[in-house]
Order: sequence, then structure tokens, then C-alpha cells
Amino acid sequence: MGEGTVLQASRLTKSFRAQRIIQDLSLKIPEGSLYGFLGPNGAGKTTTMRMLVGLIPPDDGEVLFKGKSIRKWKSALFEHVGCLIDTPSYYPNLSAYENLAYIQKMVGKPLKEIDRVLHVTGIFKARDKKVKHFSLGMKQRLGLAMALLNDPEVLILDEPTNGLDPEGIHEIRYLLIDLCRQEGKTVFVSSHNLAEMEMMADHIALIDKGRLIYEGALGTLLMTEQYVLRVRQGEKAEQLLEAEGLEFCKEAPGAFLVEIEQEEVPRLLRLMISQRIDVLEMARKKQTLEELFLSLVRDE
Ligand SMILES: Nc1ncnc2c1ncn2[C@@H]1O[C@H](COP(=O)(O)OP(=O)(O)OP(=O)(O)O)[C@@H](O)[C@H]1O
Repeated sequence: MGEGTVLQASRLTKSFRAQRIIQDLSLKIPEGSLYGFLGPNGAGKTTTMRMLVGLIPPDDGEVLFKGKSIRKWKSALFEHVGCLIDTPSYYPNLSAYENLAYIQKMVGKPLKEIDRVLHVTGIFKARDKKVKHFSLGMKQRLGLAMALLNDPEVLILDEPTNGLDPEGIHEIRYLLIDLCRQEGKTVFVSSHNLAEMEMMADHIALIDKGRLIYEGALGTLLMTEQYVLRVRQGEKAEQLLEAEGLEFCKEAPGAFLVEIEQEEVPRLLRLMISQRIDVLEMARKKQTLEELFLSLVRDE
């Protein structure tokens, strides 16, 4: 992963008809990250993304690309950022190739880029098919292909898996992971589906009612201080945990959730083995993004 912040939102505020939609929202998107932008429906994700790509101006605050305000560097977004926000507009009676060629001609860019993006997004075989015959998943891929035409460093995608079937979701997910890990792009993707984001993002921001609730790396965030313990001899293990004075709760016969410091784990395992307790599993419990989100919203 690259170093530094590539795109930054600094204290963005936005109202529509005197109603505050985004409130003092700051984000730092690390270069090379797959950044999940999460929040419930109506939290303000699309509005934030529109500001990030310069489609609408913030009332207050600013967007910085590589440290420079986009207000003074308008071409930065055009040259370095590709986006898929709202439904992409295309001509249904034209083929995928013709749609992409139309854009390239308009901006005076070479047509040779088209086959590259058709390959990257996996719709090369449908290159000459009319878009009106495309499935929703293929249309999303075409939208991504449009966003990739310029070979941008950063991709900003608003709910790209919305409306897709499980197979389509899976394919887009792996495509985004590939774009980030293989092609080195920074991928900023919004979703209200926490479970889906957990499978691909390395950084996340959680917003609710236009405010930032959490931003950071996902790595250890989901780790808890609890361990899942599964053994064959449940009663013996329970007695041992009690004798050791550990906090625990029984989840099922022979299955416990134990509060224990990582440093103490080897000693507990040695004790169990010496008492002929067969340990089937001892693993750090991970909370789901959903559990984390709910606890953060509750704390707010
Ligand atoms: N142009 C607009 N005029 C008035 N209100 C707007 C406008 N755009 C968005 N809103 C309002 O702002 C709030 C946030 O909308 P936004 O689309 O940014 O949320 P979101 O997090 O993307 O939600 P979703 O997941 O449903 O797309 C909503 O209450 C919406 O009705």
C-alpha cells in the first residue's frame, strides 16, 4: 500500500433547503487503500461523494487532492479521479464499445484505452453488444469501465453492488479488490452493507446523520478482548476457568467466551492440557462490523 493521504475532505458541511445534511465531516483516504464508506440509508454518503468529486460544492470546508484544494486545482479530479455516482448514463442503442468511444472522442483521448478497460472490467466479450441487452451487473461493469477510461489513480464508487444478485456482488467485489491490489488504485466505495465491506475494505469510515462516527484501518478494529474456547470436557474446563478466576460465559456445551489477556493464553492452554482437557479451539473473537457500528452509534 502506498504512503500518505491521496484525497481528503476537510470539515465539509452541506445543507439542502436549510436542512443540515453533512456536518463538519473530515475524511482522509490513504493512497492505495480500499476504503469503505459506510452508513445507513440517508446518512449522507452520496452527498459527501458528490462533494469529493466536485459535482456539488460544500457550503463550508474543502476537498484536497494530494494536499491541494480542488477549488484551485479543478483539473486534478478530471485527470486523476474516476467516479461512478448514481446510475451511469449511456446510450442503450449503442454497444459497450461505442458508448466508451463516444466518451473518449468527446474528451479527445485515444480509443485504444477502450479494449483495456473492457478487459479489466470483464465485459470484453460483450464489447459489440447493445447496452440495452446488458444485465444490471454488466451495466455496472460498463459504469466502472467508464470510470476507468482515464486510468485514474482514485476511483470513487457509490454503492456499485446495489441491485446486483449474489453472483454479481461477488464479481464486483473481486474486481474492486483486484483494482486496488493489482492495479494499485485507491478505491473509495460506499455501501450500507457492513458485512460486504468487511470482506474487502482495509480502511473504513462510518457516518450517521451526516457526521463521522469512526475512521481508520480495519485490521485490529474488529478484534475483541475475548477468546472463543471449545473443548471436549466442558464441565472440567468450567471448573478450571472458575478456579483461575477468569470472567467467562458459556455459549454452548463445551463452548465458552473467555475474557483473557493474550499473554495469559499459553498458561491456560498448558493447564488444560495437564488436566487432560482436549482443546478444540482457542481463538480471538472478532466482532462484526455491524456490532461495532451499533456500539459506536450507541456511544454517540
Ligand atoms: N439535492 C437534494 N436536495 C434535497 N435533499 C437532498 C438532496 N440530496 C440529498 N438530500 C437529502 O440528504 C439526505 C442524505 O442523502 P444521501 O443520498 O447523501 O444519503 P446516502 O447515505 O447516500 O443514502 P442512501 O444509502 O439511501 O443512498 C437525505 O435525507 C436526502 O433526502
